[in-house]
Amino acid sequence: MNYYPPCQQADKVIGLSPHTDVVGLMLLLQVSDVQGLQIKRDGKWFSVNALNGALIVNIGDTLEILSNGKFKSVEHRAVIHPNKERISAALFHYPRENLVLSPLPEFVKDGKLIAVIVCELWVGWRVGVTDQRLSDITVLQTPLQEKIANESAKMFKFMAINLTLRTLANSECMINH
Ligand SMILES: O=C(O)CCC(=O)C(=O)O
Ligand SMILES: [Fe+2]
Repeated sequence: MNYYPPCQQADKVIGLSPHTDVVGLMLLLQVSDVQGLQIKRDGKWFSVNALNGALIVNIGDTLEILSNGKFKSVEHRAVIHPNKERISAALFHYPRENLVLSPLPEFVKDGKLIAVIVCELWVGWRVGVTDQRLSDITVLQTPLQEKIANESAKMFKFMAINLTLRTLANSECMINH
């Protein structure tokens, strides 16, 4: 759940910084029907005006990798409303831990892969590093995959947190309220 308190200087703060989701799909419900989600396309931000009660379906990095870049992970952010609080419920569809994720063969033409990555490492790395793009991920060679999966399983214990409550507004705003 994401909670965005109102801020009178809403144009000076950001609710949630630009990022992509690491997941396959993300389903988003705006609980109080206050809009705030924006997506980036061709370098410009667009507001998503969802119908009341509608689920917004967002493609994440996992699907971008599986489709070898055909379905793009959508860069998005959340803005703050000047006088209404906003609550959104996000449901994330994570890949299995230890999975070595790579493009599905039917999407691979001329042998070019956009990424091969161990999910556990990648999710751990992405948490808190919200402004990175898939293109920053190193492409690993196939024979190394299993070794890396085994090593990373020893090194990292990724704990799935199903429900996190985050207070996302700018701290200055929170002082004012
Ligand atoms: O609250 C929103 O509109 C966006 C939430 C989001 O992008 C996220 O939780 O990853
Ligand atoms: Fe997101």
